[in-house]
Amino acid sequence: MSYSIPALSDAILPKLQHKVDTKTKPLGALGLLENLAVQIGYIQQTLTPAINKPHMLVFAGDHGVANSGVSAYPQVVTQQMVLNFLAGGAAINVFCAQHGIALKIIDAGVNAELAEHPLLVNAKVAHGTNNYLEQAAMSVAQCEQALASGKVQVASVAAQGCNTIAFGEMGIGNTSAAALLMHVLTGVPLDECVGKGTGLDDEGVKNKLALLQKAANLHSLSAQNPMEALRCVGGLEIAMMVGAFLEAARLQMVIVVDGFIASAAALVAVHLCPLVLEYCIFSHCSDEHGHKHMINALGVTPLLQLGLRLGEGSGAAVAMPLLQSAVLFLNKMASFEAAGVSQAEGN
Ligand SMILES: Cc1cc2ncn([C@H]3O[C@H](COP(=O)(O)O)[C@@H](O)[C@H]3O)c2cc1C
Ligand SMILES: O=C(O)c1cccnc1
Repeated sequence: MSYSIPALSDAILPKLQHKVDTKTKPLGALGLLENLAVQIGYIQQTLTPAINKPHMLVFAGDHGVANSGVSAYPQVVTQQMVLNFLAGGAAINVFCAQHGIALKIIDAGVNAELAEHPLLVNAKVAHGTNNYLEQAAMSVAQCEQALASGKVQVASVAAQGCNTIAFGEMGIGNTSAAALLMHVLTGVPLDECVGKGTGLDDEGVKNKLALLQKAANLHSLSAQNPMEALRCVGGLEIAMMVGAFLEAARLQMVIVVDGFIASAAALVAVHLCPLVLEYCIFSHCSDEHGHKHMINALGVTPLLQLGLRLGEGSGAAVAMPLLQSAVLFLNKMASFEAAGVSQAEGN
């Protein structure tokens, strides 16, 4: 399948690196901010990149498996937290407000009827997924609908002039879906993919692993068929995020990837179209056990390591000012030549 994602031209890379290297600082002294500036310039194919109207889309969906013993919290917390997002009381509200990030909450499949609200987009595909311990989480039609809807959400904010986007999620049980997708797509053993999520104890993690092993055995999953893996053990909010990643890359947007669950959605998108990875900036390494292995499998370097294990897009939101710093130093810092500062001997 073709996703019409533009292959970026490498021709600009040496020019961007030269611009970074001739700023008034020791070579490489701005560390990962330098890589970030180059990546943003590369995505936008310009020596003067900009972060315009950054948006955070939080996708919410319920999981049929949620009350089977895979999470420390009950399924109803998904809808309760969505109401908290709409009331402005969650971590993601606070960080988006702090950093001037426009926030939208997308109901991909919450198990409740939600009243209209200015922050809420009703894109409900179903009242949650089926329990993948018994059957596929989604029908083919549901999975396709979720993907298509994720694309629409991104296209609508891009049309408003947004060129930088982050995705968050809410869905009790979704570290389980993410762990299964990671296991299937990367081949990392399941016990390295499974973690405590919202806070299971050691016994709880063991039980979660045993349940997820059953799910992995029940379905015919392979890295060669990422869409089928997504349909069988994914979630509606994860499928919508996959569509969102594909569309954001197609529209040549800068994509900020949050923690374990958002990375699992990115992983599916990358398996569908490897070019997606070029557009992704990984905000942080989550404390969820599997995330460091997922980051390794993707071969990427996250910006932060703060011990976060929340989701919602919170890590991506706190990383957004780093993107601003990267483009600002590239655009505004003086070069050695302009400032009349002597370069290192031999340069
Ligand atoms: C109050 C609360 C707020 C949250 N915000 C995000 N998550 C996070 O926890 C869930 C995944 O963990 P698990 O797979 O263990 O259920 C997701 O909803 C995720 O976004 C939350 C979880 C809770 C309890
Ligand atoms: O890293 C995440 O996205 C995460 C970790 C634990 C629970 N919820 C989300």
